[in-house]
Amino acid sequence: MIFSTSNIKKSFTTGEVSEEILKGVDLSLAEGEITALVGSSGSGKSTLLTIAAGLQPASGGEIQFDGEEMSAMNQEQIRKIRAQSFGFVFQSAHLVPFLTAEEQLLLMLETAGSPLTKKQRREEAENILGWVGMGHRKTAYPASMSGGEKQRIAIARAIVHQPKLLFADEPTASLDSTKSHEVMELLQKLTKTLNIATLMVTHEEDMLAYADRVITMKDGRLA
Ligand SMILES: Nc1ncnc2c1ncn2[C@@H]1O[C@H](COP(=O)(O)OP(=O)(O)OP(=O)(O)O)[C@@H](O)[C@H]1O
Repeated sequence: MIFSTSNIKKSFTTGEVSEEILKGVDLSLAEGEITALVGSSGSGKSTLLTIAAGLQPASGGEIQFDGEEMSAMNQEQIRKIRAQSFGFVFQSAHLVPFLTAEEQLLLMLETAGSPLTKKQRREEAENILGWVGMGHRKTAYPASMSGGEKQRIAIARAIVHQPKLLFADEPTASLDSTKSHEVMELLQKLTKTLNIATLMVTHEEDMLAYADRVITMKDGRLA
């Protein structure tokens, strides 16, 4: 397993009341697999995803990534891993409005500290845009794209630096059924071809057909 958590706990304190949201979660993710995380609203899915992605600390437990103890790292080490080895897709694409499709990808390569030359980066961006079926729209701005196209660019941007883990939080929630299936087919293809470990939170039952594993969260625990 490229990624695993052991006994992850998370409590939030509001005023004098402390509530335990995650009550000891063991989650493992395998390369080339989509793991879907489902469960009722408030069960702790987003909290688990953001802790796994190093976006907020756990209150207890351990996180292992690629043979390293992530839970023992400082903020700067975690930031570096996140930039270089993790990719993110959200419900809405969050594209930068004043950048073209190609520039969105180039910015990500820069942020990830890509070792590629400028020319290689452009080639890589073009290559990935082709993969997601957006090669013909490389000079397009987000304002001229449909919702499905924007999400394709967001996915291209999430994987252009060849991450090992991909976190997808409700990636199809803003799309109609046809577009949702297209986006899931794309995520499945990329997960397999690039051997990425993908963790996806979803509320949509239809999308579970694309998952290799479905894990249900209930009251802060994995069922
Ligand atoms: N920063 C925070 N401070 C206090 N409580 C929080 C915080 N973040 C999350 N919670 C609480 O933790 C619980 C779980 O939230 P979380 O967003 O993880 O659930 P979820 O399963 O993703 O829900 P949904 O499906 O509605 O997105 C909720 O009761 C929420 O109010």
